[in-house]
Amino acid sequence: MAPRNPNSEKILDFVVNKGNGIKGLVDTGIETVPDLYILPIEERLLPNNILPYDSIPVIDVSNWDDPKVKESICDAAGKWGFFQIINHGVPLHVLDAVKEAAYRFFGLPYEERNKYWAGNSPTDTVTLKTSFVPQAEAVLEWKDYLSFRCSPRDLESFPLWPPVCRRFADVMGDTTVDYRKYRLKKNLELQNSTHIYNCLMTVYRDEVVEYMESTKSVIRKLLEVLLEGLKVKQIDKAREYTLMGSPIVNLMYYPHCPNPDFTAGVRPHSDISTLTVLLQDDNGGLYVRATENDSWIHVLPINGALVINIGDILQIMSNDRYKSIEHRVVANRSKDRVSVPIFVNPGPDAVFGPLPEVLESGEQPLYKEVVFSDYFKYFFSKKHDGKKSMDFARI
Ligand SMILES: COc1cc(/C=C/C(=O)SCCNC(=O)CCNC(=O)[C@H](O)C(C)(C)COP(=O)(O)OP(=O)(O)OC[C@H]2O[C@@H](n3cnc4c(N)ncnc43)[C@H](O)[C@@H]2OP(=O)(O)O)ccc1O
Ligand SMILES: O=C(O)CCC(=O)C(=O)O
Ligand SMILES: [Fe+2]
Repeated sequence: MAPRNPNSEKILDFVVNKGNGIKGLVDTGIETVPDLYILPIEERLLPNNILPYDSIPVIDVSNWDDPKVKESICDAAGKWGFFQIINHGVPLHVLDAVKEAAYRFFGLPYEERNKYWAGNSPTDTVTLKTSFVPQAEAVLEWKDYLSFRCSPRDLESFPLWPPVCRRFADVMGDTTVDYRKYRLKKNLELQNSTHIYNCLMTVYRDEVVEYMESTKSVIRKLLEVLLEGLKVKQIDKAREYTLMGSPIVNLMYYPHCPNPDFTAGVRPHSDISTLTVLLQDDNGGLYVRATENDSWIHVLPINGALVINIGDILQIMSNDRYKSIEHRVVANRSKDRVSVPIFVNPGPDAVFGPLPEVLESGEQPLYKEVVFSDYFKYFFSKKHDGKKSMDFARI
């Protein structure tokens, strides 16, 4: 990596080493995007490369047993790698609560956020980070995120997860207030007010766990349908561990950006999960690679919908029948964006490769068997780099 200029070094120190995150930098009132965040032109998402009339499929899953629903899911997984589901049964209030929890966490003062900064956190299961792998990135990503490991064993560390006051409206004696509008108006006062934190210490970890728990049956159903499409009759305990042994829930925060066209919220990448369930807010900004050259499709926010994407692991297990498609995020000029992905990952020591059911008719495997923690470490050893992680498993 080429040496950085002194100003970029200073910003890197503030954002990464001191743990202020990009949120801290935006709070200083910057009016332009610093060099450290400016992408070379060839890496930017240009308006000409966006396909304005295309969209990923939207599937109504109110009846999971309907063969047409199953077919739509498997078709979308093979053709698009991305789709949205509606009528999935996860209550709207659970979705809204976890998004609000993300806004609340990132609205905390530096001292409170910094308690969970990687290296400071009281538990390995919760870490606050910025960008992706800052030490390997010449240009950083415009995002901070609080990451929760959510396997059943990880949930034992629940008491160490961050407390934050939950219902500002109650504290202020107004239960009808819209939290987000309220937050914008009151942001400064709230940040300076330790009184409020002391007033009502409930826990926002509740929202993360509730979201994870309410979504579990949707994840299970999706995996059953997708594996049935690969001729797998039943998901036994061992397969369950390989498919969904160590989920990770992230609260992603993309603060408003003076010029989002110059920088990346998240660079083009594919997820390494089996699948990812993503809840986004209504600001938009997620783009999925289309089949045509360098074209991208915007994922339109739909209230109450969950965005589902196939990850590398399921592409590998299906021997390329299902596709793990590249996607990227662009921040917003005036609004802070949040999203909440659940990365449905194999257990760390699970070994995965193309499924025997897929290869039974003599098809050649395109991938070797890999241990998930090795794949994960490889993914986190370099910047987001399109679909390069899959080379780790390719024969
Ligand atoms: C974009 O697409 C994505 C993204 C992601 C993930 C996004 C994130 O934001 S994660 C960022 C925050 N977390 C981390 O950076 C740490 C992640 N590291 C790990 O999960 C693990 O360290 C590992 C890479 C999987 C390797 O684990 P291992 O080799 O077993 O060794 P240790 O790290 O020393 O583990 C100690 C101990 O804990 C157990 N353990 C580790 N990880 C997990 C886990 N994820 N779930 C449950 N348990 C875990 C480990 O087994 C050890 O236990 P022992 O009993 O053996 O001591 C994701 C997906 C995308 O698509
Ligand atoms: O924030 C989003 O919409 C997507 C984030 C994402 O792709 C990721 O974290 O892997
Ligand atoms: Fe992703």
